[in-house]
Amino acid sequence: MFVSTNIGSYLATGSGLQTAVLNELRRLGVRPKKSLGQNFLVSESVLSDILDVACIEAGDHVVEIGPGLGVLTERLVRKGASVLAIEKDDTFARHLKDAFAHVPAVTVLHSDILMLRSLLQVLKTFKPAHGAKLKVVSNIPYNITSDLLSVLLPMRGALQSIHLLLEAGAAERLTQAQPGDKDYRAMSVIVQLYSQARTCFGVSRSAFHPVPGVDSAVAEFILHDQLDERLLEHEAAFVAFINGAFSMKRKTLANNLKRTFPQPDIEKCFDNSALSPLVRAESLDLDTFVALFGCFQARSS
Ligand SMILES: C[S@@+](CC[C@H](N)C(=O)[O-])C[C@H]1O[C@@H](n2cnc3c(N)ncnc32)[C@H](O)[C@@H]1O
Repeated sequence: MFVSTNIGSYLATGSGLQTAVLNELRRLGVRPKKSLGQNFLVSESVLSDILDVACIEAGDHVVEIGPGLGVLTERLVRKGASVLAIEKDDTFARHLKDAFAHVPAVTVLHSDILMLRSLLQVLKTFKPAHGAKLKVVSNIPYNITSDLLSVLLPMRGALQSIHLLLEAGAAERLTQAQPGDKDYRAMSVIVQLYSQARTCFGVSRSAFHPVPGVDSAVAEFILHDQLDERLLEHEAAFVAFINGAFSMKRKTLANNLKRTFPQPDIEKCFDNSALSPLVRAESLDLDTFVALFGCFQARSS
């Protein structure tokens, strides 16, 4: 047994994961923090299903955000993966460093993933020598979902895929919303820009301790190798354009764009794309946004 924690010894004895998690929390003297979204997985079958959908195999390099007690971390290592485990909580980061101290396949980074300015650099250092891209597999706090995806999705050079346990509604919104749906928003367009997304399976709230108020789902984002070539060199500007287009839900697209573009450009570009002046961002697909953005770019250069 390479892990010296009670979670590890649970694997040896075959007692319940829920009991092992509760015992470990008691041993560490911690109460789960709501502010850090600390709901721990206590379902062996969900852990195993996550490894399956993420196609984890020996030699994979996996980034795990919010490893907590290290339950998923340990399953990843048992599959033969190397894991970069990034944990914000002081107690858990210390616990993970102790628990995996003699496991060379695990690197623990005590950090807030959203404050890590050098994340891309860290990921590049962790990348395997043969150059294969990294997989992200994580049970994250629900409240960082959008911020985290905004950071990870553009990292196609470093990342191959992202599998996240999310609040079920958010997973559905992010992976399934299409133009015209009430849940279609800026993040839906950004997800489509960068990835092929789907909801893999639902997870009952009873699979966690403490039990959260909502069910969860595992969402998958397979990152595109290439960005649409019309956006090369303009990636950040396009994302800002999309956020601007959706900024005021009640306003028309033209009104939302007014703050950034001169009225004649708006009229000309809407005309070029055969768009009504009253159209709303919620009804346009990615391709139309790319064409519209291209027109604004051409007129401003
Ligand atoms: C939902 S719990 C998951 C714990 C563990 N992975 C599991 O499945 O049992 C979320 C974890 O993310 C950590 N966390 C919260 N915000 C974070 C952040 N900004 N950066 C890194 N870790 C964070 C929490 O401390 C907690 O360990």
